[in-house]
Amino acid sequence: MAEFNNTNLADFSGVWVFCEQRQGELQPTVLELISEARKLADDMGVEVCGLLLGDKVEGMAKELGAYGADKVYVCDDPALATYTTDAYAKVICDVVMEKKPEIMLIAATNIGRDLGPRCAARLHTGLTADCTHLDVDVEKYIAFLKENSTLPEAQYASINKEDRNLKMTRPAFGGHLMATIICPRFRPQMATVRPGVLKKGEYNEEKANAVVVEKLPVAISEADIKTRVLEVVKEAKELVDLTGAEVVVSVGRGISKDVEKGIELAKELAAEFGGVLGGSRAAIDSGWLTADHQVGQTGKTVHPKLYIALGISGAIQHKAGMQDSECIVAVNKNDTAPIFDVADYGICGDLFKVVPLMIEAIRAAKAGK
Ligand SMILES: Cc1cc2nc3c(=O)[nH]c(=O)nc-3n(C[C@H](O)[C@H](O)[C@H](O)COP(=O)(O)OP(=O)(O)OC[C@H]3O[C@@H](n4cnc5c(N)ncnc54)[C@H](O)[C@@H]3O)c2cc1C
Repeated sequence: MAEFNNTNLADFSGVWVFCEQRQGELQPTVLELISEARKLADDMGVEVCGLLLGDKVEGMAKELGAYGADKVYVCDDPALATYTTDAYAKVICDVVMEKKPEIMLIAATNIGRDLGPRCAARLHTGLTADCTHLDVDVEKYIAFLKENSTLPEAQYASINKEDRNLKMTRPAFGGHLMATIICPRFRPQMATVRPGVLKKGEYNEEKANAVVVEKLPVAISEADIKTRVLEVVKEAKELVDLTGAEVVVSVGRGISKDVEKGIELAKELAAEFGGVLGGSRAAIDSGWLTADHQVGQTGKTVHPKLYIALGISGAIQHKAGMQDSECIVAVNKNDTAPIFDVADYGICGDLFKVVPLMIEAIRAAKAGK
């Protein structure tokens, strides 16, 4: 492996996003990352670059541009058609060593969680896994710029890069506190980010047309890849799309006295809004719903237009996955349940009595009564 000095922070520039695609389909969470990278890069006055690996994937660059990428590096090779840890880690590390980005963001998907730590270890840098918030520490940097405003711009922009660390925030100690972590001595600063926590920006056709695409040579041989993908078997079961839903109705342990009825009521209520069914971890651990329904720190992060929590106490780990919803309605028979702290509308009562009344009222409203 080539010599790579990543302690000279001034050599590194730009916010990069690993643009995960599977079978030629860009993962939706990548657009959330590109949108966030744009904000960070604007604060720092640098470029946003997408790093796209695959076979004949160049066509995706336009969409990345539309959400904020200035440039997309494309590594096209049949050996990259399907993800393998060896091939992807090698190609990414080669490119990073050559181009030296300051920040590298990867979605915390199954692939991202595999790839991120492998690259970070090879590049001898730090990685904060499963982040829920990102920020750049620009205060000290801006103060420095003001004090040194007589310096030529190019000079001061590189001098003080050690004072603009990426602040990577993630839940710690079972979600009881949020830890903000920095990587002050090595570059790139790497983070994997939970899908669904960052908001995708607006599509911009002008930016889509302006994106610069640079194809990079791929130096990969069979000897570099120790595994071979024989077949890709897609999950046949239909999973609930919690992150994309506009309305989520979730059930918790509060349905325990009649689980079947509780789920039926929640589904009926969700159907009135064209929404989907979610659940607390208690509902999943009890085997009432499958794991793809779980909302929260170890489940999905959702921010629908409407989130209805039925018989959910509002533990910190549950709130971590839903408190950014636009409107929260909670039904709980205990008026001190913490879910009411984040609810816009709280109904204190037995969900088995309240939900049928809600459904009736919605139907009456729809019928114009
Ligand atoms: C590391 C870690 C990660 C975790 N990740 C997650 C996660 O991703 N998602 C998650 O949800 N949890 C998670 N948890 C678990 C979390 O701490 C709580 O245990 C869980 O959220 C509780 O689920 P619940 O609110 O359904 O159950 P409970 O806390 O038991 O609450 C049930 C609620 O129902 C109400 N109720 C009972 N009967 C009725 C009725 N008939 N009508 C109306 N209300 C009624 C009760 O008043 C009560 O408030 C995690 C925990 C840890 C330690």
